[in-house]
Amino acid sequence: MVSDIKKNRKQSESGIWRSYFRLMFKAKLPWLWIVGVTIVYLLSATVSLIFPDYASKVMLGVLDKKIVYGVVILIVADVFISGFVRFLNQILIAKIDVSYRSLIWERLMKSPIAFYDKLKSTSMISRITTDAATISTVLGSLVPSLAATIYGTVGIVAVLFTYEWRLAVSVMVYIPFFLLFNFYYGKWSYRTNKETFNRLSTLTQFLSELLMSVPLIKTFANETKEDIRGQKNLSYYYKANLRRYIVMWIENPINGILMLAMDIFIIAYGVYLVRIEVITRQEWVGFFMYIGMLWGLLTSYLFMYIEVKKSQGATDRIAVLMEGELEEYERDLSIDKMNNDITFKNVSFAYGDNTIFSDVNFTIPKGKQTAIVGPSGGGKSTIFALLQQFYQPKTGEILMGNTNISDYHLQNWRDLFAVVAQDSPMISGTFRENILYGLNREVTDAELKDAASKANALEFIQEFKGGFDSPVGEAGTSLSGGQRQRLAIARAILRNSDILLLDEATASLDSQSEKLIQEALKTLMYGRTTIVISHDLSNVRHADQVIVLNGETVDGIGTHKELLKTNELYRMFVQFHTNS
Ligand SMILES: Nc1ncnc2c1ncn2[C@@H]1O[C@H](COP(=O)(O)OP(=O)(O)OP(=O)(O)O)[C@@H](O)[C@H]1O
Repeated sequence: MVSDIKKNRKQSESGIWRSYFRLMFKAKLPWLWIVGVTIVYLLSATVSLIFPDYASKVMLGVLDKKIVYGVVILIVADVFISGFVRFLNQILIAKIDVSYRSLIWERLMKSPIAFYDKLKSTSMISRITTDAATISTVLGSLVPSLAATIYGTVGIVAVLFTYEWRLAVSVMVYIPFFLLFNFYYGKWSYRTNKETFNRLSTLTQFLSELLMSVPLIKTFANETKEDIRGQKNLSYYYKANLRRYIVMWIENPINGILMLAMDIFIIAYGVYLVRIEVITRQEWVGFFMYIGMLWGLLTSYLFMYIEVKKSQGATDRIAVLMEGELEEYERDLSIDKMNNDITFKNVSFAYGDNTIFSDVNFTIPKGKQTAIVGPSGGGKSTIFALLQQFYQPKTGEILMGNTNISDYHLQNWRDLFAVVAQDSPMISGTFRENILYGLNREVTDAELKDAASKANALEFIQEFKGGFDSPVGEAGTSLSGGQRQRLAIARAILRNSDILLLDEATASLDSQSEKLIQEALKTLMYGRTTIVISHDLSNVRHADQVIVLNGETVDGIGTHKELLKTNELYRMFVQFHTNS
């Protein structure tokens, strides 16, 4: 068990480098900038490398002009170059950041709906915001500063050997211990950081769910229970944070003691070498200054290691996003009209392990009205999803005429449909923007007004001061369900698509509005292929054909009259809805 946990941890920790390399080549990174910033970093490291040699001479009273000017020039150059390098680095990070965000954005837009079924929207938001920022900061600073740190370390070690090889060797012997401690410390620190991050993300998720469920909590007077749940999550986060601070604190004294021990040894040995005149005082001061720089560089390896480890969660999450399959839009056949009947031929479908249909066969005739009825959860909306190719059948085919619908250009195909659903989605714009959403043509004010009027939406839109240009609130939240539905109908009228999908389209309306909208829908449905999901008998009775779904199969197909005679399930449906 313990060995399994260790194995998994090892695998996940080694995965980080793979994820990093993959991510580096997935986004269009500004390589020229990376090279440019690295060169300036190396220049800055070179100035730092030369400085102790000059400074040690000045400190020991060597005041000849060349040396003094040299020190002044190096100090000025260091100030300017290190300031410049920070500035360039920020620009580089911003460039990397934007290229990752746009890559993630593109992936999110082109990922199939099945991808979203597995993800929570809060975690997707954090992918674009915090995860992208974490990766770009680490990548943007890591590549140039790692190059400069390696260059600086090699340079210092070389200089130390030119001063006094015995001193240099004693330092080299010490370095592995220092690195080993810091390597294990880095891993430890990573784990505590990860725990804190996980606790924080649980807390954030809990909070966002809580905010969305306030009416539910209030209705069931569940405030106390939710408060206790929140306090518990807060306390987990607090404890994880406390552990993280303790681990962070431990690093300082231990590394401090390690460095102090080394400094004491070097001072004692150095003083001894000066005494027996193996090295000069100036060499000794220079040597000591270089050692100080070396510790600084070794600490920055630790810092970089911790930063990379800290970003592992973000890297893994983005890597998963990059690996998912995208929807394939460009396909061989283009289409702008429904040119034949649509047939479900031996179609089976499952959401993961949850089988919804097995071996289903039916035809949706062109230009006719089809109603789908069946028990709740029987798969009616799933048929709409399959028709629009949000999902692909597990087996079997969906054909238009003899052509598999998956051969058609995906955007062309989806343009054939207009959907009005019970919970019609809105965007956070104006009425105008919502009605025109997804339309690729110019629409005149008169046309817009006419569509709104046919959808029985004009009256309530005009009650707003700004008319069509009034905002609908965040995602239409300030509208009633019925108002949202009427906007969706206006949208469908303007879209004028060949196939109309109505998913409980009149379910949120009062009887007065429903009557008016039924009229509007009738005009909209006329001569158009329409598929209706409805519990309302009046929407089903007049359909050219009714498909009765029952669990995993089609229980019956026919007209209302035929099914009343032949199908028990349909008779029950009619009976239930006549009595209710
Ligand atoms: N995205 C999804 N991921 C996993 N399971 C899903 C998903 N969408 C629907 N399901 C499941 O598939 C089954 C069929 O759902 P569907 O919405 O197609 O039924 P329905 O007949 O339209 O139901 P209702 O009449 O209640 O709207 C249900 O058990 C549902 O829980």
